[in-house]
Amino acid sequence: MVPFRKMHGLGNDFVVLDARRADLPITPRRAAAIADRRFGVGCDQFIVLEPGLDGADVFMRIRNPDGSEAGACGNATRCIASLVAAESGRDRVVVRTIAGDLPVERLPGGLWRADMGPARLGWRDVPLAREVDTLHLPIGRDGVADPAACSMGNPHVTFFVPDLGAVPVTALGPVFEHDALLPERANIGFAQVLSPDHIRLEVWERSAGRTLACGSAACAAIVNAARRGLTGRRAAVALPGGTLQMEWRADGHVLMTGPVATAFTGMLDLGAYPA
Ligand SMILES: N[C@@H](CCC[C@H](N)C(=O)O)C(=O)O
Repeated sequence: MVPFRKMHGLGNDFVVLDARRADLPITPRRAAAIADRRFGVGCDQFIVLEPGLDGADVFMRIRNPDGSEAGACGNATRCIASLVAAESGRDRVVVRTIAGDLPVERLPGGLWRADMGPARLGWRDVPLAREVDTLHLPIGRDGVADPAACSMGNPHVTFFVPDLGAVPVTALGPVFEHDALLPERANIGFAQVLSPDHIRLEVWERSAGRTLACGSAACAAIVNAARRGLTGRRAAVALPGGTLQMEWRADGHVLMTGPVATAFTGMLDLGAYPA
């Protein structure tokens, strides 16, 4: 039996296990089984904390509900930073992921600001299957077309639409996620720009499907909207689960501010799940 914590950022939810002091027998298959909403605990991402070395306070390993590993998770970054900060009594911590080190700081009002690192804009960075202008991908269906792409340590494609309510997110999301131009698949954002500092966003996450919020997709939305000249470099991004404040800084780094929450804690019988 191991203790676990169920956390969420704006309803984007995580099972968090702590393997910092003792290794845990977590395989992709076991992570997927625990992430299952009917046969397991259920979550959008399965997070394992590992020791942070050489300047990082913690290493955060991110798995999707199919067991695949992801390079970034904005909402989990804030959640895990808040845990580590509470342990150490510090207001600033560094969360390491396979994609890089993410400094996070506590702000007043229960908010946390994560430096999600630089947006990467090259076609190989996303990655795309062939050389294409990442500002205009030749992907589209049913009038939803011409998205922009970037990497936030994980692949993102953002469609700009005039009326988000008219977009069949659940039907189009998986089609675009598996487009042949996206060899590692991608997280698919549908963004409606309400004003130069306000975006509405719905996300079909790679592997997890439609979620209530996706922090790295909000990063991609502000970056791609600003690149298109649709917004400035700061905007509120309103997701179904709540709002994130976003800034694409002049040095290319993306700052994301939002809340964290623990829903419950419990004990998990790892042996009840396939290895
Ligand atoms: N929910 C996350 C993103 C999770 C990873 C994603 N599904 C992927 O495969 O890249 C966020 O808040 O950023």
